[in-house]
Amino acid sequence: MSLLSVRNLVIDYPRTRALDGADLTLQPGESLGLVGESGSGKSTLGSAVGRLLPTTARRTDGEVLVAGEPVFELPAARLRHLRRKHLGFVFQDPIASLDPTMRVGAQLRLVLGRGGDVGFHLARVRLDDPRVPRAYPHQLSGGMAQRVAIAMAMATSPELLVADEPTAALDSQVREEVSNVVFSLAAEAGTGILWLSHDLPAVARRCDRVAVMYGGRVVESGPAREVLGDLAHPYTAALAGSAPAAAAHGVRLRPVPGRPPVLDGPSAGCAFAPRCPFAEERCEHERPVPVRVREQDVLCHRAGELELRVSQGDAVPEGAVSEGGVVPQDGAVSEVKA
Ligand SMILES: Nc1ncnc2c1ncn2[C@@H]1O[C@H](COP(=O)(O)OP(=O)(O)OP(=O)(O)O)[C@@H](O)[C@H]1O
Repeated sequence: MSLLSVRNLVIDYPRTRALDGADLTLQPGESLGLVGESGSGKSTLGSAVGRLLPTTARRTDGEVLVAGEPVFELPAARLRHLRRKHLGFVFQDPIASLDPTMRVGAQLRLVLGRGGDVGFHLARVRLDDPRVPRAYPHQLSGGMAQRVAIAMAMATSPELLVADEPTAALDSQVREEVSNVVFSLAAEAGTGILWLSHDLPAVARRCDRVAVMYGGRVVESGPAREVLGDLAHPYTAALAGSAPAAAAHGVRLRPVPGRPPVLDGPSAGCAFAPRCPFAEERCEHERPVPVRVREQDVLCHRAGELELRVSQGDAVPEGAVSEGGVVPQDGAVSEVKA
């Protein structure tokens, strides 16, 4: 049985459709990186896993199963039990996720219960300084506060940790250390990770599998090595071309041309079609269904037909980016052969 199964999930906020039929599975102990541009629906999906959506959000269709339990159907007591026993959450802003009025040790003790060893759990996230348990959250650096939040989320050895860009607000050195802590604790405890991020190469380096979101749907998922190594979806290729690792020294990063969609209802066709250099007429009108390409599940009418590549030579020289930051559609992505 999958640890997490998201099926055709549709979530609406007033005037905005955040998820437009998202599908995702995660197996026990597996790490899955969920990547996409801002607004693609990552946080909404991550919050939906624990039914932690804002009160203005409405589930219009679909379901979320955690360890086989239908999260949106559960009565309040069962939902609380599921969250406590099976799920852990870490968010981007650690200070906001800790109680500013309580010392760190006291907060951790609340999670651990009587007899819990605060020092042990802080040492596991490499916070050995004896002053830490007596500190208030605002007295800690961002990296230290995030380690405390991780210690709290991992204290019960959850089956699934949802990490919503936990390193985005940290500087690069600390980012690596905090990521190391999460992945090594999760490996020790056999915890599955759903890691939400903008950073495709970083996710591909750390996670077993990658899922790429666009316009509220997962447009490609598969083993990390394959998704980046054997490009199958034009959006994944565009995202890979816009990533820091793809840019040579002194060359400006190429943004994905055009703007991501803001949906107010179901997308009529492929949401990426207006930005896709390979779009055909049917892409505008027919919603793609998942097809298997090698080891990936891909939502693209032309999946399997395109062979895509991204090369450093395609990056845009300084000054070639237009005023709006949008590059004309000559594409960082190119087709090797049709
Ligand atoms: N509380 C809310 N009320 C109304 N609309 C919202 C709310 N939260 C998110 N949205 C909208 O839903 C869509 C998906 O947003 P979401 O935050 O899930 O995407 P994201 O990929 O996590 O973006 P980011 O990386 O910027 O956090 C966006 O269009 C966003 O503006």
